[in-house]
Amino acid sequence: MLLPGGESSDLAIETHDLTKRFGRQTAVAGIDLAVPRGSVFGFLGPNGSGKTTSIRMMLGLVSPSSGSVRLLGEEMPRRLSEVLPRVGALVEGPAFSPFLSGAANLRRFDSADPLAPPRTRGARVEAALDRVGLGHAASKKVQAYSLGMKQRLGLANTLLMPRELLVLDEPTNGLDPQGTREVRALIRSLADSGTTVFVSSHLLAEIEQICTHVGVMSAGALVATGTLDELRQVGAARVILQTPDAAAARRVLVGLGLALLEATEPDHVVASVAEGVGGDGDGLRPEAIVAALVEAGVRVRGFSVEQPSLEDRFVALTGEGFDVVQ
Ligand SMILES: Nc1ncnc2c1ncn2[C@@H]1O[C@H](COP(=O)(O)OP(=O)(O)OP(=O)(O)O)[C@@H](O)[C@H]1O
Repeated sequence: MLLPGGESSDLAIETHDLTKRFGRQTAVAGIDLAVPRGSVFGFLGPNGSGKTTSIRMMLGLVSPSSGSVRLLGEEMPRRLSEVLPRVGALVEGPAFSPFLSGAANLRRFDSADPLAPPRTRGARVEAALDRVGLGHAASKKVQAYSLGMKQRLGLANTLLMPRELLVLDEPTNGLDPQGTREVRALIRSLADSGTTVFVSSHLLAEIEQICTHVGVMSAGALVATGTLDELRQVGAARVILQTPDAAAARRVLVGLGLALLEATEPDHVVASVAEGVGGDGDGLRPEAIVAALVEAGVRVRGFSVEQPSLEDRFVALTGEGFDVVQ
């Protein structure tokens, strides 16, 4: 479906050249994001790479220095009041009153929503608390909540009403492993019910486990974006060959266009190939490499192809390691 502006409405979030400068610092440098409806989109990047600033611009919490945002097909911030009721957002934790219980806090937020029917408020609050595993702490004052419980209360707040899009900034921050697993399961179940989820994280493992799509931020720029599978396929695979004829093997591999890498064993030859090894596409197939070696009289004792891991890929893109343990 095409909107009047000619934009496709199958994107839940769309940004063009979105930029934010703070004084002389560029926090977000012209990002073009396309978040398909129905996706779980992981917005991955090290701390300080510009994720929160991007999210704040998307939600109209801070104005861009330049560029544009469309949320659920609507131009932001011009259509803010129409769009925001369809979006649940968890950004830097909502301002809960510490002296009220979790349930009372949610009732307050719910009563501020003009679309939320007052008659069903109690049931709505109870269901949202149950969904994030806080049913037992509903009547406890928020000042007695742990950081993880406050984070879950923030999530419950986004779930009070059905939403087409959820925007979650580091939703597992402060959660213990059990809480983290529960939030992941919750995100999956929301996605199964058709909600688009945009979730930021600095944890690769988190994104890998729950997301269908990913955008990688580094120093304010969007350095890669696509489905998880697309990102996995990009990058140089390594061919590892064991042979007593290393010199001849090197000549064959170079002749096939592979780049030689340092090998740790004397009878090993290691080379990288930009794309296509191991795939069924037009790229160089492993059997073609082995055939060329054999034809040249190289005795092949061992042969393997290693695809780069997603972690290798992200480290190459951002120049930083990610915390992959969770
Ligand atoms: N209000 C502000 N004034 C000045 N600089 C800011 C402001 N907000 C963010 N920045 C800077 O912009 C850069 C990007 O910050 P941002 O919070 O968007 O990154 P992030 O990827 O969300 O990281 P984190 O996970 O640590 O919040 C940082 O260098 C930060 O110091």
